[in-house]
Amino acid sequence: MTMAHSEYDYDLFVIGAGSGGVRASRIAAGHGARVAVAEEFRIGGTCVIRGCVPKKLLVYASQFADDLAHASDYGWTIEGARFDWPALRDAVARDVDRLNAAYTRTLDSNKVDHFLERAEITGPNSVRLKQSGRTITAGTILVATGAWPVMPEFPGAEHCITSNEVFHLETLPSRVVVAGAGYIAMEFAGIFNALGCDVTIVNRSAKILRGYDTDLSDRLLAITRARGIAYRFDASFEGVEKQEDGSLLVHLGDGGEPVPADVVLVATGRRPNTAGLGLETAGITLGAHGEIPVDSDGRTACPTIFAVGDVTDRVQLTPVAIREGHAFADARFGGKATSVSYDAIPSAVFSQPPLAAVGLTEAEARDRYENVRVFTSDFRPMKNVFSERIERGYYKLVVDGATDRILGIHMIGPDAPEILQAAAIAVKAGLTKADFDATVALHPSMAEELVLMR
Ligand SMILES: Cc1cc2nc3c(=O)[nH]c(=O)nc-3n(C[C@H](O)[C@H](O)[C@H](O)COP(=O)(O)OP(=O)(O)OC[C@H]3O[C@@H](n4cnc5c(N)ncnc54)[C@H](O)[C@@H]3O)c2cc1C
Ligand SMILES: NC(=O)c1ccc[n+]([C@@H]2O[C@H](COP(=O)([O-])OP(=O)(O)OC[C@H]3O[C@@H](n4cnc5c(N)ncnc54)[C@H](O)[C@@H]3O)[C@@H](O)[C@H]2O)c1
Repeated sequence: MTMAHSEYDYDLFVIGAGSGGVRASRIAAGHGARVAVAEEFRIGGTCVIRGCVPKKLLVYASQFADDLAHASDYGWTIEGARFDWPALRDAVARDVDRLNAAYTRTLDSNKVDHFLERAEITGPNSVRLKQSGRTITAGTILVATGAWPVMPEFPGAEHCITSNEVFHLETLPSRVVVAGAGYIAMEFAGIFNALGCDVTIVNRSAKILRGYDTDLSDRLLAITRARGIAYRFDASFEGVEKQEDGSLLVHLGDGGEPVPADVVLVATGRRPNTAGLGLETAGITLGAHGEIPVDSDGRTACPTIFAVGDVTDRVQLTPVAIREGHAFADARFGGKATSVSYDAIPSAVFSQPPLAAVGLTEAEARDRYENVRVFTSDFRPMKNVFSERIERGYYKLVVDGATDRILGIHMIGPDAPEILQAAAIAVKAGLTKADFDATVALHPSMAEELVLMR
């Protein structure tokens, strides 16, 4: 490419300082491009400000409840244990502030100018900053505006919250209704359940975590039910009514009783953030879900405008947005053609217990391969042996019978995400079941099950 067109204010203007935008800005600046980024909320984006990071801190916090409950099995007496939601909430908010400052420093130290306001596209090489009204030109524009929670339409939707608000609750609710049964729903249901709230998950189908291997989602369903999460399946939201005492009553279309709640968290998916972005001024037509269609280099229908991350609605995960941003900057400003591989992307749901997977599910493999072999391990994690908890872990290896190659690994149980990240290397590298069998177990661990399945 295309370096420094001096007739433009910048070589690259990035809209959105989240996972993809910050990485692309920093790498492009490192290649010598003059870069600016606009951010309408807080530098860091969804993952850092109201996604992965604060969510994971809440997961850690809520897991203490479980550890405390089982500490006596290991000889501990814990008296006076108490949980303080505002203390946790404020600690999480402080960490978000710290990360927000760190991301801002990263932009500064890489000489990336940043504008803390909304930007909209006004043509193939120009954007307008909404508050200041300033127009800025750039040789290349990168749209990295992420996604936004979908709020379905039903009466009383204004009484509900999304994951954007859930980190700021004034008090810990005693009753929580969660709409949806995807990542966000299952993670927050687990957090609130562990913190002692009554949790009801309402889903329009009878399936949780679609996309994951059914044996894993079935196991999670059984365990979370045993832990006290209630499910209302095949149920639509008919309306949410505010009661005189300020609490809520959730009416469902399944013919059952309405559910009382203090908080209703809607987690029914996230839609690309493209509303009012001015893409039409550059000849870009949105896809069916409001996403920006791009080719494998992130290029849109307009040759000077690129897009990465959730706004393209490919894989809504932070490491993917980061890779796409990095590859874009290397290719466009570093002269290094790089493409992102979407094979074998590991993912996890930080439910309690967590699950994690990489590669093909058993059903996907059976669709694509003639001879599929499946190995499973259904075991009681050692940590649970003293306690009355009968929760079992479950691992599955999906193998191509013709080549012995591992096509997928699926795990539910304590630390599954930590174990799976390492195992994903084997799937990406195309290792075989024989390679797993040849590896000596590390004992005693849960991970050893991976090399002991016969
Ligand atoms: C509750 C929750 C938990 C999650 N947990 C995980 C997890 O555990 N692991 C994982 O991998 N992923 C997780 N995700 C998904 C992850 O956060 C996203 O995939 C990732 O942030 C996408 O990065 P991005 O760069 O595409 O967009 P974002 O990080 O969303 O950044 C986009 C930025 O653009 C800004 N913006 C939008 N429009 C404009 C405009 N017109 N002008 C200026 N700025 C604008 C936004 O304010 C935002 O800061 C989670 C998401 C949520 C909501
Ligand atoms: N651990 C992680 O990596 C992680 C965590 C959170 C979010 N994320 C990312 O964020 C994205 C969004 O998460 P999410 O949980 O909002 O979406 P999701 O797509 O995972 O789940 C959406 C859920 O809402 C239900 N639903 C959809 N429309 C509905 C409607 N109108 N009425 C009732 N139910 C409806 C679906 O059946 C599904 O259960 C995920 O796809 C994921 O990529 C990742």
